[in-house]
Amino acid sequence: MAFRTKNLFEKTTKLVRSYSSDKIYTHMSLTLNEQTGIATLELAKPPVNSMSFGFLSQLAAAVQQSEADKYKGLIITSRSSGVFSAGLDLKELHHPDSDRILNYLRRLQDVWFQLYDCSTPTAAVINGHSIAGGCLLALSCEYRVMVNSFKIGMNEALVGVPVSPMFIACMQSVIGQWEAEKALLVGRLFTSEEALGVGLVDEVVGGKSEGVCKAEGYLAGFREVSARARGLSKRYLRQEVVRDLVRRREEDVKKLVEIISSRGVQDSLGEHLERMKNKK
Ligand SMILES: CC/C=C\C/C=C\C/C=C\CC/C=C/CC(=O)SCCNC(=O)CCNC(=O)[C@H](O)C(C)(C)COP(=O)(O)OP(=O)(O)OC[C@H]1O[C@@H](n2cnc3c(N)ncnc32)[C@H](O)[C@@H]1OP(=O)(O)O
Repeated sequence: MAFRTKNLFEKTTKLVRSYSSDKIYTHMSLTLNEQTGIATLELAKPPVNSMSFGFLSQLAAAVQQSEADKYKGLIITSRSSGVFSAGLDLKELHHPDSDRILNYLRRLQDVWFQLYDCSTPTAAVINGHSIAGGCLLALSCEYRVMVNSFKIGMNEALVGVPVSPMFIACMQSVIGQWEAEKALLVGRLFTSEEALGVGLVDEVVGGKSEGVCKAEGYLAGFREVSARARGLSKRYLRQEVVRDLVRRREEDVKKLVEIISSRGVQDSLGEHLERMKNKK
C-alpha cells in the first residue's frame, strides 16, 4: 500500500513539518493513502484529546487541507485506545481571561463551520469515549462508526454549563428533537450499543481497524459520484442549520462568554475539575 505521510506526530514533543504546506501539527497527524485518496486524521493530544485553542487551530488547518487537496474522504479517529476526545479543554473554560475565551469560542465556531460544511466526505471512527465537544466532532462528520464498550454524549448538564445552540443543532439533526431533548437535558452519556439504538452512531464494531474498514467502505461508496455535485448537495442539505448559526454566531458567543464567566458556572466547572482530580 502506498501511504504518503503528510504529517506525523512523533512522541509528544517532536514537531514535524508538512512538506506540502507550512502547517505544523503537534496534536494530530494527517496521513493520505494515495491509492484511495482517503486521508486519516488521527487525534494525538495525550491524555484525552481535550480541545485547547491550539488543538482547534490544527483541526481547522487539517480540514482546510483536506478540501484544498481534494481528498476523496477524511476519516477522523484517535491515537489513544481509550479516548476519542474529552471535549473542550476545561482549563480554557475555568477562570478564563475575557479576550481569550472570546477568541477560543470563536475558534470553536470556525472549526465547526469548516468541518460541518466541508465538501470532503467525512467519517468518524470513535475508538474511545467521546464526550461533549468530542461528540460534536463526531456528529459533524457524515458517518460514525464506534468501537464497543465506550461512552458518547453531551454531558454539559452534569458539568453545569448550558448546551450551546451549535451542539444542540447537531444532536437534533442526527437523532431528532425528542431523543435530543431527553439526552441533553440530563447530560446522558450513551454506551456504544445504546448510541446505535438511537441512531447517534451508524455502526458498532469490535476494534479500531475494523472501524476504519467500515469508514473506508462508506467513503468508497462515493467513488462513482461526481465530487462537485456531491459537495453541493451536502451543502444544500446542511445549509439551514449553518445559515441559522452563522446569523446568530456573534450573539451566541457573547451570551456564552457571559454565562461561562458567571459565578455559578465557574463554581460548577471548578467542582467538576476537582471531581476528575479526585477520582484516582
Ligand atoms: C454558532 C455557535 C454558537 C455558540 C458558541 C460556541 C461554543 C459553545 C461552547 C461552549 C459552551 C460550553 C460547552 C462545553 C462542552 C464541552 O466539551 S465541556 C467538556 C466536557 N468534558 C468532560 O467533562 C470530560 C471529562 N473527562 C472524562 O470524563 C474522562 O477524563 C474521560 C472519560 C474522557 C477519560 O477518562 P480517563 O481515561 O479515566 O482519564 P482521566 O479522567 O483520568 O483524565 C486524564 C487527565 O485528563 C484531564 N481531563 C479530562 N478531561 C478533560 C477536559 N475536557 N479538559 C481538560 N482536561 C481534561 C483529567 O483532569 C486528567 O488530568 P490529570 O492527569 O489529573 O492532570
